[in-house]
Amino acid sequence: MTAQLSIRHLEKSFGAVKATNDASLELLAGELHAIIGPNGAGKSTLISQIAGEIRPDKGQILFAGQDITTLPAHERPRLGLARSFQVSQLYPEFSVLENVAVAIAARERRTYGMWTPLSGDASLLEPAHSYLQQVGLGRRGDDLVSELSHGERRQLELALALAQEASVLLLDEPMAGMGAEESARMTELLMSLKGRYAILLVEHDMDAVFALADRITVLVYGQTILTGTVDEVRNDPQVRAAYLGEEHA
Ligand SMILES: Nc1ncnc2c1ncn2[C@@H]1O[C@H](COP(=O)(O)OP(=O)(O)OP(=O)(O)O)[C@@H](O)[C@H]1O
Repeated sequence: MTAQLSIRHLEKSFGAVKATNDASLELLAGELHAIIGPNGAGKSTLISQIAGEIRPDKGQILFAGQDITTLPAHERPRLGLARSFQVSQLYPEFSVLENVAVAIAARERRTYGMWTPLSGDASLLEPAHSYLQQVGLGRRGDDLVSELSHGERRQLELALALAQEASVLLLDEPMAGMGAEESARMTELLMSLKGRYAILLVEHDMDAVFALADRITVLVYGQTILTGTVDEVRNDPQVRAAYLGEEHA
């Protein structure tokens, strides 16, 4: 099977710090693949290289067999590679529904000026509503983004990623800053997306990772030391020593 995404021996240094230092993994179609590792292991740097925001010093990134190592970040979503949006990219003064509509318009490269009301365009609003339903925000469409809780904003970010109609989703800590209830809701949500997308998930919440992942890659000091199933990773002595401790063993 051709991997949706192949990461081969990526290296990226910031001065003397080797943030990624021989990072390799394969993301297969439809799998949820988690990346775990201690703070500073290079997880975010790896995701940013895959998204095209950071250029690797060495190594290769292939998307469905095509070398995209040097492809600009803005051209990657069109191939089907979407990174979940950050909160700062939401428009707080727009409604929840309008935020998704804007993302769809951007994907379709439609131009909207201040004078073009999004609110009357059913060709944007109907699919936007459907994405909101998929992330459990179907009833919040008319609310302003500023009225959403932290967890709901993260759900909206996910809707924006879905609106890009990608086959591969890069999710960088979707549970960050969430309480137990919000994390459980996000876990359920990601579970409902499993199989429809290839998902690369960076997440510190080990309960969520163990519940969701088909496979896990462990990154330590920028290097991928192991890829395996949940059980293989949990029982690996090197991983236990490097990262997990005894609490999740
Ligand atoms: N722009 C940068 N300039 C300098 N050093 C950086 C930069 N980005 C990351 N680093 C360093 O690279 C290393 C890897 O950082 P990175 O944020 O990728 O790790 P991480 O695994 O995502 O960490 P965390 O789990 O804490 O989010 C760290 O030592 C970090 O300080």
